[in-house]
Amino acid sequence: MIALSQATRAITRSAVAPFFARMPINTGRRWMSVRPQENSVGAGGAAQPPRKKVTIQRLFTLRAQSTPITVLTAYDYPTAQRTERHNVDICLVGDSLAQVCLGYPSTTRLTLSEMVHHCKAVARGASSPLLVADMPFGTYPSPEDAVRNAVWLVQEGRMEAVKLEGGVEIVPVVRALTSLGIPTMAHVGLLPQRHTAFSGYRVQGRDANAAYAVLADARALQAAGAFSIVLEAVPHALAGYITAKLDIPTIGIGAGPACSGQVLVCDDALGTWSGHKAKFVRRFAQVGAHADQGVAEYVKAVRDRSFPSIPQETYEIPEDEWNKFLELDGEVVKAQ
Ligand SMILES: Nc1nc(=O)c2c([nH]1)NC[C@@H]1CN(c3ccc(C(=O)N[C@@H](CCC(=O)O)C(=O)O)cc3)CN21
Ligand SMILES: CC(C)C(=O)C(=O)O
Repeated sequence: MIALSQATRAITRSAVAPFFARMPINTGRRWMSVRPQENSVGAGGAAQPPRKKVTIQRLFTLRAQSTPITVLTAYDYPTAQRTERHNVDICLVGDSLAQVCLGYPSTTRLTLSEMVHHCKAVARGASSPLLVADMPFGTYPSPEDAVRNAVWLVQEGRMEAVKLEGGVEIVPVVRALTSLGIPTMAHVGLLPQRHTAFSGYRVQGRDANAAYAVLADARALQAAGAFSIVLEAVPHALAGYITAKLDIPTIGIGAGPACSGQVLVCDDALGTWSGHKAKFVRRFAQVGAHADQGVAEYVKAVRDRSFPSIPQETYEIPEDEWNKFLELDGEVVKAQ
């Protein structure tokens, strides 16, 4: 392999995660040749050079260089295009899709076929970021089921890696996936798919034993071959400690700045989600308020007949054609 980072070397040498050494690491710039326009035009309309494909090896290099890894969710084609244009490293089709895009009360309601449908749209919009999909609740009860369902996300959904919530108890599942070459991201700490069992969405690892359990989960998942691990809603000191102790990149959400990277739900970051706002959310734009204003103005303009305007927003027919048309329908055409 070419130019391996320290971290990657540590992992490829390790007997517990040998699949990295055999992974096809450069899948190339798919589709760039057929649609350079859409993906190489920046937000301001300026042409940008085509992006290089983000590989797992690249994530390890970013970690080794202490360059934060950027992860953003996307559930549709236009959002995926945005992750492509803005050099997002990982585009995550998170199961938060259930709540922020499909209106379910929790992620446990999302089905695999719904997830696959959105994965396909995302894969059409982004090819350079690493494409990761959440395995929905209930789709990884055993290694066999997990492999079958992950293969569906890869083959039908066009995803490159999967993410699973859980700790030591899902080690056999993660081992099965990774040993077959399905890159797997782990997710520990607050596990939204288990909110009912946990009686809500609560910060995890706040006492010594609970913190130690999160560390043990993270270590076990790394040993099972996970290429990265999401740390959700854990004290920032614990996230920093885990990040320092692991060889794989950690991606934090409500886990502080010491993680190897950060993830947010796109609708939280852009302000299109009007539901609950967790403490860890920062709104980088107010798209929802802007969109509401736009809808209100459209409705008003239709009702007061200021939209559409004939000179600006309609089409003309030549006058002689119009007269012929009237004759065809038996109307008397006035002499010119
Ligand atoms: N819009 C959105 N953003 C998300 O980050 C997200 C979803 N939806 N849906 C799926 C899960 C659910 N997530 C959640 C949901 C609620 C909290 C929350 O309310 N946390 C409390 C912690 C309170 C405590 O224990 O002290 C908070 O106030 O931050 C956190 C993550 C993360 N995911
Ligand atoms: C916020 C991320 C980590 C997630 O799991 C989701 O989008 O569901």
